[in-house]
Amino acid sequence: MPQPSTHILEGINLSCIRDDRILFENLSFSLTAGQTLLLEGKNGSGKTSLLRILCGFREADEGQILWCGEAVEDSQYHADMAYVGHLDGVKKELTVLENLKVSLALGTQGTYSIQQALVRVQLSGYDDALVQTLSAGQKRRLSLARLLITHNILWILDEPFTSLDKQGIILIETLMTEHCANGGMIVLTSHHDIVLPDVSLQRIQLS
Ligand SMILES: Nc1ncnc2c1ncn2[C@@H]1O[C@H](COP(=O)(O)OP(=O)(O)OP(=O)(O)O)[C@@H](O)[C@H]1O
Repeated sequence: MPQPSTHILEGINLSCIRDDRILFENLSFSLTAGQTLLLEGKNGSGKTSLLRILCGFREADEGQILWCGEAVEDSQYHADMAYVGHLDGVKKELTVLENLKVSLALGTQGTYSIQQALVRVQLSGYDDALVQTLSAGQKRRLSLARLLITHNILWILDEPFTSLDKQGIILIETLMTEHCANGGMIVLTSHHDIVLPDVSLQRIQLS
């Protein structure tokens, strides 16, 4: 019988200062398997800055991030985490298939094969299309396929609904619900009001 996931992400007393402006300070949270953390706040309030700190792209000015009780740098954190930012993390000079093969080579095989993921995100038939020829919404769908083909416990998503049509929004809400039901966890920013009735949702409001 599979053991329940015991993964836990903790932010402890995090602070971020930009150009002498305090974006947030003493910010703490604790996220366990199956949960989603939604960062809310107006433009410029620091949501992306917090995500970038969680990804390790920059350090917090104060505070600590723990993964399963250990400092992230001493843990499996970066192998367990996947980030989809504004730029989708795809190489525009490569084809759809080549991009997914690169992602797979850099990660651990997830539950979906490349072809299964392309069907799921409604990009089947686009294998040989250069990414630069895809629409913005299709690029976003490709970035979702990356999440499906590799095994990652923590998804960090910056405005994942951007450019998606109504079906795309439903798709990502479904994928997020499934990820959490399978013991995954998600931290995201969104200006879109998300509907995840079966997910334990925490919110942090940045001002
Ligand atoms: N590299 C940087 N150097 C200096 N200031 C920065 C840098 N990146 C962001 N900032 C500033 O930090 C503040 C917060 O930016 P951030 O991108 O985290 O906001 P956000 O809440 O994600 O905004 P939005 O909703 O518009 O995406 C802004 O005032 C921004 O100008």
